[in-house]
Amino acid sequence: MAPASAAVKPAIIEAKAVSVVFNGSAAVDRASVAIHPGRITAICGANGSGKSTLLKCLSGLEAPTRGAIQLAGQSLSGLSRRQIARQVAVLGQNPETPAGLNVEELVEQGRYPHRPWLTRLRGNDRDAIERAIAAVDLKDMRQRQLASLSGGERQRAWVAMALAQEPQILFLDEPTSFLDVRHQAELLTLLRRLNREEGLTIIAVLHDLNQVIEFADDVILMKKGQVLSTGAPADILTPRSLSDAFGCKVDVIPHPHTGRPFCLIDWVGHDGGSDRAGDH
Ligand SMILES: Nc1ncnc2c1ncn2[C@@H]1O[C@H](COP(=O)(O)OP(=O)(O)OP(=O)(O)O)[C@@H](O)[C@H]1O
Repeated sequence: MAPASAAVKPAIIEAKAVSVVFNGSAAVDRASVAIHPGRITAICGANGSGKSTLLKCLSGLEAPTRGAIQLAGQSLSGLSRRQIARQVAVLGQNPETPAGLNVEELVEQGRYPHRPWLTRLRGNDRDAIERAIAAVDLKDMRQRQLASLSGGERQRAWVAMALAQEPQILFLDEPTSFLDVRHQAELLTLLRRLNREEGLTIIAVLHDLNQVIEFADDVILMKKGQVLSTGAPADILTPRSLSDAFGCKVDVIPHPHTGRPFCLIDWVGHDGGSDRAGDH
């Protein structure tokens, strides 16, 4: 978590009354959010609540039907993709693996916003690529074809590509979804280190509420396209708001080691209180 003394700086991304309408239905409904630089923001909510669509809007991948978004004081709609990509990297959900590329060639793609067209990689490009590959621990696999990697290894290659872009702001949509527990912890630790040491602003869609509590400084909780609440995880992820957002009972208890909130799904409330031991 951010030190209590850390002053919150003015927003680097500000969305005002943003709506995205698909076939007459609002995937995002009048959402107003502010993303503060140097912080980690998690977007949470039930399936279909509009998290990915909001993330795409904030990162410039999806133009809102209504409303306005500013990136560092400039209207996002007035910036080219290349201008946005010099500041913003996006790792989407299940990105399509380009055929025939190895890890290093994928990571090189991250340098495109910084390179004039049809030019060779320069020294600073090579340095950024090396740092990114080392950060995700893929040095030994740099020549491997992406198609031959496991889901988790490929996910790390994509993260390296985003890091090679050297963004100020990194968006990630469910970055831990393909990773085993060790690699989930390693990826979140790496991202937090980049945030704390290099000031990288991070916005991530996360489903695991306990990861949100450990990882994020701020939470945007969504329901049916609307922003239900925003604030610090401990203030936002309460049994009442989680029940409202997810439509199920979630207990929040003090974590036995850290004392921070810890979310437990109330299975008893879901199976009518049947005694599992007695089922056998
Ligand atoms: N391109 C699209 N065309 C039509 N409907 C869409 C499109 N993209 C999203 N939607 C709809 O908008 C709503 C919100 O989708 P979104 O992917 O933003 O939700 P989400 O909260 O990220 O869901 P999940 O947790 O399942 O990934 C859903 O009902 C979805 O079906």
